[in-house]
Amino acid sequence: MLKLNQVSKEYRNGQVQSVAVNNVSLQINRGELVCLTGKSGSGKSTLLGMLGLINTPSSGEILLNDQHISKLSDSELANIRRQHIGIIFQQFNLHPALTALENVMYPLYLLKDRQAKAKALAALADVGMEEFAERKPKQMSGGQMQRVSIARAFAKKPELIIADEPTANLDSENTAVVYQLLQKLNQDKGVTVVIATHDRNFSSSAVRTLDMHDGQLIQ
Ligand SMILES: Nc1ncnc2c1ncn2[C@@H]1O[C@H](COP(=O)(O)OP(=O)(O)OP(=O)(O)O)[C@@H](O)[C@H]1O
Repeated sequence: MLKLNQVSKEYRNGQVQSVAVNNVSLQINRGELVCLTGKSGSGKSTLLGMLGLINTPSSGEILLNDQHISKLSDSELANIRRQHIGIIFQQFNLHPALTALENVMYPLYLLKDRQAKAKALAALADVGMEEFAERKPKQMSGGQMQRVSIARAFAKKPELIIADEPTANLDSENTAVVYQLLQKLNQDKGVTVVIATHDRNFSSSAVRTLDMHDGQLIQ
């Protein structure tokens, strides 16, 4: 589904140039559950951003379903992200003024989906949060917010979910719940899931672990 050929990403701050991802080649197959591990600063978020078509590489090529993404315009890329990619953030990134239900409906609303409400309610039920539909983020715990953000990422039935340190702000109990939910989405619904995590407990039970060091994958 996703193929990276010799992909690098460099950042330049004034005169200083740093290589965050260095010549990575990688294939992610449909239905895989992939864990990206590595020390802070090793390049996980940058690589994840490129897999989610948020960052563009400085060099190399990325193919999504055999399509070269460098040939697509920004609006075509945005359309692909909107329809096919769900993103889960470390800080949840729920809109504070919207209820849980409205937050989950929002991506469906952008897709002009007429069944946005029914689909959002179903997604909230999938993560055990239907009773919290009318709550705003500040009325929920971190674990509850992350469950809502998983529902938001999943409600549109994306092909790919990427999660950047989704449990970094959670205790061990909620960490386990979040991992179970992501595994369930992968196993029961066939969504391809790529997670950046420091948590080696989860990485060992995942189907495939990729270790990063200094911008490169350690084989
Ligand atoms: N926007 C940016 N501008 C300049 N340098 C950046 C930028 N984003 C990341 N970097 C640098 O790229 C390298 C990789 O960063 P990245 O965030 O991808 O690592 P990470 O493994 O996800 O780290 P963490 O686990 O701490 O989130 C780091 O050296 C970082 O300082």
